[in-house]
Amino acid sequence: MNERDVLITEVALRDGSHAIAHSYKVDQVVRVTKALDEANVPYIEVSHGDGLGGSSLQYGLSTTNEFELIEAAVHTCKQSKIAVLLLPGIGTVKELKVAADLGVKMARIATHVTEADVSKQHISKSKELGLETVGFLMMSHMVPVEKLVEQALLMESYGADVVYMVDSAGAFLPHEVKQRIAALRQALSVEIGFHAHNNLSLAMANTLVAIEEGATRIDGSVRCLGAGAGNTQTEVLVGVLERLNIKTGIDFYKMMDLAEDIVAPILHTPQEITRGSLILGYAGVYSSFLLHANRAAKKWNVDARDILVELGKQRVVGGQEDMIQDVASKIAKERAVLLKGE
Ligand SMILES: C[C@H](O)CC(=O)C(=O)O
Ligand SMILES: [Mn+2]
Repeated sequence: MNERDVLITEVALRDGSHAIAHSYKVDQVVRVTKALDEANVPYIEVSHGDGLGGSSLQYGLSTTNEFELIEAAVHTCKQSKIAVLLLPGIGTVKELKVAADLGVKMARIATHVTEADVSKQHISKSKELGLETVGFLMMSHMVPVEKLVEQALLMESYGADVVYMVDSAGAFLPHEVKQRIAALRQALSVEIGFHAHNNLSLAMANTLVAIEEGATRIDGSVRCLGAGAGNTQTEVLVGVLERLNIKTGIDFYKMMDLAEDIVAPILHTPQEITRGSLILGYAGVYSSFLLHANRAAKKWNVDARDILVELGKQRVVGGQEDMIQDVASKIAKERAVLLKGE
């Protein structure tokens, strides 16, 4: 069952960390990894939601040290490869080396879509450590096609084996994905990947378009356990691709069973497109900002949607989480001034 047209990376144990406030425990990771391994999922990403080294007051403290989770996942797998995410500046080459020593096989080096140059050192180090290396261009919706291609070519030139277009905000429309993946396919020699978020309910449609245009690496999160409204739902994607005769090598029934029996109980609330996640996609805001915005809304007694729309207007990007509190307090103060004037 190892013939695969598309290689899926399951991201619930990394992107999903945002949705459950980085509270993964070893026994949860072992149960999910074991089931994914038995379902023959090729890659499973395990890290803090913001990648290696993400555990902090700014991004959210992890309940369990991510290296304990990674080690447990590596030891659980018989065939799946464990991947990690690293954002240069949050994680360092030191953490990358620890991950490689623990038996991780793939590193995904993520930068904002205009900052691919920042990935050079980490991509080189990852290759040197013998890891399959992915360049991960976040918030790709924020730039025109030409810029995206330019940045992807940089990552390819640094030695990335795969370059991903990442729809961090779940803001892309299908025709935009089509145009961009086609342009990437034409310009690059390496494989192209696509990572979606379902904030506008377009993750599946966008993923299918990406595959049609030549993307061969696709991310999914089982039960949509990812930031915002989650990612392309892996078990659904496996079924849809089977109907399309596109081979993933993944056991469809096993995926359905693990989604229902193992992953659903981990969710704090079922993943759905709430008004908060819908606004993320609409305003083009980083999906992992949702929990932070909800908390700030509560603290300042303002509408989380107003915060997210303002963050979208200000084109705030990952790493600027401190802006969320600033924006919320500004909205609260403006409202107080208005009320006083009435
Ligand atoms: C650090 C981010 O959560 C990476 C990601 O999954 C995205 O940009 O989307
Ligand atoms: Mn994501």
